[in-house]
Amino acid sequence: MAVIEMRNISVSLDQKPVLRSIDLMIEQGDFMTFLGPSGCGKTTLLRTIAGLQKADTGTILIGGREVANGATDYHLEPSRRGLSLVFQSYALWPHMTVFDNVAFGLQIQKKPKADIQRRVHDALAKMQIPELAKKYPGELSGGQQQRVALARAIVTEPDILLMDEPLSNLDAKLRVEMRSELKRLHEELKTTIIFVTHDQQEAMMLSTKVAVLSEGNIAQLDTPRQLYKRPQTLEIAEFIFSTDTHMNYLPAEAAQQQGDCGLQTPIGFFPLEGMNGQLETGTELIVAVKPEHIRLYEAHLPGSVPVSIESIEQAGAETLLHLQASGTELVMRTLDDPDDVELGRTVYAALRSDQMNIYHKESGRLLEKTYPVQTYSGGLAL
Ligand SMILES: Nc1ncnc2c1ncn2[C@@H]1O[C@H](COP(=O)(O)OP(=O)(O)OP(=O)(O)O)[C@@H](O)[C@H]1O
Repeated sequence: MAVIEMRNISVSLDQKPVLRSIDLMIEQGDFMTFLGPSGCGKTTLLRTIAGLQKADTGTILIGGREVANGATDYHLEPSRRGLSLVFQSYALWPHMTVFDNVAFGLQIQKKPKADIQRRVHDALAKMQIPELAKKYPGELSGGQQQRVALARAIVTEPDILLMDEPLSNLDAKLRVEMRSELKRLHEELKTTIIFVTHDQQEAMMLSTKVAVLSEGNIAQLDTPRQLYKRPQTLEIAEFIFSTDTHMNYLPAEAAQQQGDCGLQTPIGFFPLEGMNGQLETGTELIVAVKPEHIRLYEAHLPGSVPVSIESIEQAGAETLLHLQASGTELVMRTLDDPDDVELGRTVYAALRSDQMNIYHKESGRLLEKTYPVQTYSGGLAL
């Protein structure tokens, strides 16, 4: 059974639709991330689950119990929904020690003192900050405050933890550290986590499922792996890969060559098996090829295209090669040692057609199937 069930949830703010008829199931133990550009409705969706925002239409069930119903105007108050929240601003009480900040929720629940002592120490230990118990928030770094906020959120052992950009105030190094902490915490506690971020990498690394939001709709709900492999629209692909400026997008047309159906692109023709009759000749398409799905060979192979190597970019362990193919620039990524690469030399590039994503140019939608023809094999040129 889903722990959270949302049906037909709509919210307007200042008469502007912000969430449009959202249906979403969140299962026990999910790490569900709401991902999308600024203003797409992520925070509003989280706030609606928490009960900080009323839904205009639809129902929300948490653990099988109705907590919101737009039709009957029923709205269970946030504190009675059995959720724990962590927001971007950690809102620790400055006049209280770390211990008291973390203990607060348990004190409200009137737990026995010894129980509170044990649970606060456990929570601080889980966040690896037991030594901070007697400090005040003003004496802590941003990262330490963030850990205290998380300790406060987990100390009541909530079934469901909601987090809105909880890592956004941290510097790059701490952010990466806290991501690992969060992942560990999720694995250890098996809590259902709902997480808001606009950071693709963060979403990919942490989540079991990602809901990509676009203008108040869920554009795609998938595992991180599937989202990476098969973004369902060009818009989603462009968002998911917006920080990877090396994604290759090639204009293409459905075409026939010597009886074969395929893709006519500026760098050549790619036959696609099984495409017969699926697409009208001349249909305009966009082909997305990931830089890791291009390989180079010394000699021409069927389906490979001649390219010259224009420049080399060393990016840590991986190398990016900028290639020129009949006036089109392609970028490829390799882990191979670039020392032997000769600039300006002509080699042959093979694109993994079974990994290409082909989109209708007009609708931006991914074609249902891509059609493996040849995957590369044989010796690498590098
Ligand atoms: N209280 C409000 N009154 C009116 N409009 C609002 C209010 N809160 C949010 N909005 C609008 O609703 C839309 C969605 O906002 P929301 O904060 O949910 O987006 P978001 O995806 O979380 O964005 P961000 O990543 O920038 O926080 C935005 O266009 C925003 O301007």
